[in-house]
Amino acid sequence: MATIDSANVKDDCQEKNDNENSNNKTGSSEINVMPGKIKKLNLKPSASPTSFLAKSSLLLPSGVAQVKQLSNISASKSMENKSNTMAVGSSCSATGNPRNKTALAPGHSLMDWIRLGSSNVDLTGVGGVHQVVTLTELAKHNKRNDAWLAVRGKNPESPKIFSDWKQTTNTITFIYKVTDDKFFPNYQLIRENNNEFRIKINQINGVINHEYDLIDGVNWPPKWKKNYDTMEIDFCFTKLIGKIWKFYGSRTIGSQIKSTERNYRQWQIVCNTMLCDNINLLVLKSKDYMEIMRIGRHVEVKMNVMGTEVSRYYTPVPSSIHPDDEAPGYKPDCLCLIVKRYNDGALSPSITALQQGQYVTLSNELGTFAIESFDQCSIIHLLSAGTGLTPMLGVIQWALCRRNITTINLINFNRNEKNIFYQQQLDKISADERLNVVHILSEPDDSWVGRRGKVSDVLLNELIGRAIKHSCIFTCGPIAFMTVAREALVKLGWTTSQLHEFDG
Ligand SMILES: Cc1cc2nc3c(=O)[nH]c(=O)nc-3n(C[C@H](O)[C@H](O)[C@H](O)COP(=O)(O)OP(=O)(O)OC[C@H]3O[C@@H](n4cnc5c(N)ncnc54)[C@H](O)[C@@H]3O)c2cc1C
Repeated sequence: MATIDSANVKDDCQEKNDNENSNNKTGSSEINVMPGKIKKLNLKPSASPTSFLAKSSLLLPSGVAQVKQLSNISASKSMENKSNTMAVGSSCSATGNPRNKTALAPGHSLMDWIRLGSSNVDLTGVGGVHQVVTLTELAKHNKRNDAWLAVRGKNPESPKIFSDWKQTTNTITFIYKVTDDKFFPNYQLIRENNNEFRIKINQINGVINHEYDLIDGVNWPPKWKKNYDTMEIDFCFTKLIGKIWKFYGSRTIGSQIKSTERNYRQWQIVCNTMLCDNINLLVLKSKDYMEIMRIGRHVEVKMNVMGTEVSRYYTPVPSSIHPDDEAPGYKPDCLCLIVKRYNDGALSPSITALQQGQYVTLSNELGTFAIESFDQCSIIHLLSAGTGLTPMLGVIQWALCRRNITTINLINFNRNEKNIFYQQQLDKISADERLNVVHILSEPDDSWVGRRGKVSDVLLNELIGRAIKHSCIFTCGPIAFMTVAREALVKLGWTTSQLHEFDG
């Protein structure tokens, strides 16, 4: 019986040149893994990739593979008979390519594989349970009715992730880059111990897992850096012992179907600071875990309030929008939330009262907003009211990193001076002449010299004007504010594809 499955590969990095100063680079790999149930192929560290090539046609350059397993599974007879006769031996390429290909038996086509794939038969043969498969093990399954294949291939639905690594005496950095997709994935890092950690890459179509087993220990958490222009993210670990490694160790690659289930973790309060009258900045951290969330996404926060579980959504904000003003106590594995306290609210009074060391439950990243959908826009208007500024902070940070963006126009509405938060930070980053910030207060003190008023047709006509190409507008605030803004902007000719409303 033939079955097809996605692959997991344990790839062993190649030996590194012992040149300390060069940030050596080898062992890069490009992976392309089909979402689906998982098998693992474990390439033993002892052999070099080229020795595998000589021994086995199953070898995958740079240690990357997809596994096809042909095994004994109980399936419907008709399907079994059909698939038994589908694969009929293999042949070397006429061009001398050592990769063998398996021809389909006469009378069978790709459609048979597709039908088989969607037949609900357990094609993995192991019920989709993860399994490490060594090359030796793989080689044993070479019978007509028990054949496993490692297949190098490309799944067009899954964007390619390029990964690389480099080192100095004291650090080791793992670099990830999406090469054929404009959407940044969400990255989750889970630490097992000093040597072992996992990077989970959550893409639109599926999840890729990289499990690292390093040859030596590293400190947690790694520093990380995102580059929105190159679509790269770096995770830089400091080594426990500062010396050049011959290689980093080994890595197992797997994939899984994207789950819509929410995962919850306990997060500890690192710091809770009042930003203004009724708004707090919370810095939180979870043990052996970090998640690099995407702009404009939110989390669900759950707390037990007087015996009842209450949950609300909050939007993680960057740890700083100006390098001088990093959130207090922030480390790279932390998450920052800005929460407004409503005295009659069910949850916000409890969250804003949390003390350092106390715990709160947070979900993983939620939402579908993709900032990259607006990457053709060179002019960005941001309309925020109150804590509606929270999603805008990430957008501003993203926009300032993008060279094609010429104008970022933030119009920030509040009741009075006491309600404005991040004013100094915004002033500092306004040194970049592309960013223009206007604070508008509806009930200011007499001393306020800035603009006064509420969102209206007249105001938006003056500050934003009529719709133009390659421009977009993001809005976030209370419902009444959003309604007035939407109606005014539609009157000014802005289309729905140019407008995005954040919930908040
Ligand atoms: C996707 C999403 C992201 C969000 N991100 C943030 C964030 O980053 N920071 C943040 O502080 N809040 C955010 N919110 C709002 C947050 O989820 C809660 O609604 C808010 O904290 C109030 O919760 P509560 O339980 O204290 O009040 P509730 O018990 O829900 O409401 C009590 C009273 O508070 C007032 N109130 C509640 N919410 C608002 C509001 N938005 N505007 C005006 N008055 C209100 C009303 O008077 C209401 O009667 C977000 C909401 C969504 C849907």
